[in-house]
Amino acid sequence: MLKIEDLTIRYHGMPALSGVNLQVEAGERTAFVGPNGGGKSSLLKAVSGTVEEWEGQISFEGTNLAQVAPHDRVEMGIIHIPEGRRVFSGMSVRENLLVGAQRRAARPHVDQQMDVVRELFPTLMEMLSRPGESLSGGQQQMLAIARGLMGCPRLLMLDEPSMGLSPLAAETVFTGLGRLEEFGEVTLILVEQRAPDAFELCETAHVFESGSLVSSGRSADLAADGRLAAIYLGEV
Ligand SMILES: Nc1ncnc2c1ncn2[C@@H]1O[C@H](COP(=O)(O)OP(=O)(O)OP(=O)(O)O)[C@@H](O)[C@H]1O
Repeated sequence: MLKIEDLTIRYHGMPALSGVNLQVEAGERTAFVGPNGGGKSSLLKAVSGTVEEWEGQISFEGTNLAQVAPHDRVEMGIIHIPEGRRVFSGMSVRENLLVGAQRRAARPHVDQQMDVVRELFPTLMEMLSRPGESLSGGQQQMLAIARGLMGCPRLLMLDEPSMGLSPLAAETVFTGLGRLEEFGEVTLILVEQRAPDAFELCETAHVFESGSLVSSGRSADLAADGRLAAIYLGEV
């Protein structure tokens, strides 16, 4: 579904990520792990079209994304939930959800996707008329994910959903994500500092360090590799 070839991303001429090659298959759940500054978020931004300086090739379902504008990537089903949640604070929970359903292919499925959200994050449904800003951090993260799901994503990219959450709130978020496949095929890329949680949710993973992709494979194999664990658990 997603093919990245020899991708280099720069900010003001300085490389943040260099020479990355990887593929994500349809229906796959894959984790990007590794220490801060490794380039994981930048890679997600390159796929959604929100970095300016990059070279290499990114294709989605056979289409080269080089000339595809960010909003057209959304129309193709590429949904990016950035770090920091970015809930629309002055809008109600319901309005936030409806914003997520603006993708043309999603508009006929609003009721169906509301049912998915109800199943995964029932507490959100009890607060539909509350302003986004009144929600706790965990509730805002659920809302950010739910807003993404309202767009019927083909590729869902989640950047650090557990960041700043209590262990209980993070568990609620991961439990919801773990049930996603009950509602149809979604391809998932999860950037996550909590590698054990990411490995539990995702069957494959890629380890990034200092702007390079250092290893890729089955999560179980990466989890068992002590040398890699030292990298992604921040022990080097
Ligand atoms: N907008 C920006 N301008 C300049 N440098 C940036 C910008 N965004 C990221 N960088 C730099 O690019 C490198 C990779 O950052 P990136 O956020 O992609 O890494 P990451 O693995 O996602 O880490 P984090 O968990 O901290 O987000 C870092 O050195 C970072 O300082």
